[in-house]
Amino acid sequence: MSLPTNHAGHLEIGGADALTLAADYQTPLVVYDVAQIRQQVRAFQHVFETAHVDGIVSYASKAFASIAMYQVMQQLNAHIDVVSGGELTTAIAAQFPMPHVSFHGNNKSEAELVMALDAHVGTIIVDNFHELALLDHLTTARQQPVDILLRITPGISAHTHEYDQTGQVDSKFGFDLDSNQATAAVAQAMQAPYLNLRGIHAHIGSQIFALEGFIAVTHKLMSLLADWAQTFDFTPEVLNVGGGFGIAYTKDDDPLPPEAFVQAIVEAAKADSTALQMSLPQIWIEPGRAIVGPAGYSLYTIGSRKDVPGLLPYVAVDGGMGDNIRPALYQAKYEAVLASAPQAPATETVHLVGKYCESGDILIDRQPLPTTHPGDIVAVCATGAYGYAMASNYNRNPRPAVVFVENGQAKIVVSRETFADLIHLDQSYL
Ligand SMILES: Cc1ncc(COP(=O)(O)O)c(C=O)c1O
Ligand SMILES: N[C@@H](CCCC[NH3+])C(=O)O
Repeated sequence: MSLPTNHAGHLEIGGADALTLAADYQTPLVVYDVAQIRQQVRAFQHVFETAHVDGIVSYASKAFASIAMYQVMQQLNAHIDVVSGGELTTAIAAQFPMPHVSFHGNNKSEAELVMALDAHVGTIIVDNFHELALLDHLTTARQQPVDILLRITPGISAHTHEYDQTGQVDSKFGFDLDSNQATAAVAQAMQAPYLNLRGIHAHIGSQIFALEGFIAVTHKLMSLLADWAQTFDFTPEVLNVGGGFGIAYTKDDDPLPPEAFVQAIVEAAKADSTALQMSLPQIWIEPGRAIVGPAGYSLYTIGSRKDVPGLLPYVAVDGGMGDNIRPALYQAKYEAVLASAPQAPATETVHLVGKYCESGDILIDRQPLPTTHPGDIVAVCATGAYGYAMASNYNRNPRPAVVFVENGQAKIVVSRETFADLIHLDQSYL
């Protein structure tokens, strides 16, 4: 990974010195290079523009949701998807335009659906019959129309970690195709007086490197839209192919540029539109990881070290599985550099571990590093997606602060949790 350095040879993030960021805001610290986020969203939008296709980039905000992040997405005229009342509340607090919000989830509660209707969320992506009936009931009682898409399970298995697969038949998400659940759902939606069915959604999984699955899902969804248009009084308006475009975490990862996935989707949809004699619906993509993953860094301070003769040393940092569960949960691989000298040659290979009371709290199992000392700052790269978003207070450790950096200017966008925050919800039992 070639990382930007400044005149002092230090790691630079968004034009700011990583050591200065660590000194100013303490560690563990999550830092985003905002220009990189903007550039990726624009690159996706550019694919649609150059293909003269009506396309929407809808940021899958589960990858990292905060008021500031939603504000940046609004500036870029991107849409967002939310998957909980909490993400929706954050988007409302950011004054994100509600017509540009889609609401996902396999078990949205009645309270969450009411919240979405109160907020006039643009699209509800309906996942199952329970939700369809509930939403029909709520919208009828309120006499409030709402746009919906139906999420279907396309029966396409993506080559990725088992926990990152969502498109296979045996999945908790979406209406099954083979057992005709999807067709039954269309029929039910068409009957519902206040549900305006605009199209279809599928998401095959996450951290996917191959184009094939996206091409296959596009063909499948286009032919389903054509079937629905023939069978029902339905005009296909939206083709939402989800997200999942893979990124590089280590030198061994060699992903396609994320735009290549969109290019392939657009070409497949255009070809089908001609073959099926159906006008091209608006194409929506929902990338999360590709937008924020590579733009994020986790800065840690090195503390203790354990050397055992004949074994790799353990070098411990002041964070770990509480701010990045991905290595423990998915065996995810990362790379780290010494922030003061990212280009310095390695002198040893270490286990870079966290401070949590778990043997599995290993951020990077084998990390080559120059000689390090307590107090040194290490940066783990590409932690922007599903890092802070999946952070916990395990061992009652406060979650880190999050900083956005652009043109060398840093701004705290999520404050560091304090010990007082941690006990705030506790009640005495005495
Ligand atoms: C419905 C849906 N859309 C989009 C995404 C975003 O995926 P990724 O962050 O891999 O782009 C997910 C997460 O896997 C998802 O479940
Ligand atoms: N949290 C997963 C991806 C998100 C899956 C969402 N459907 C990861 O970190 O890889």
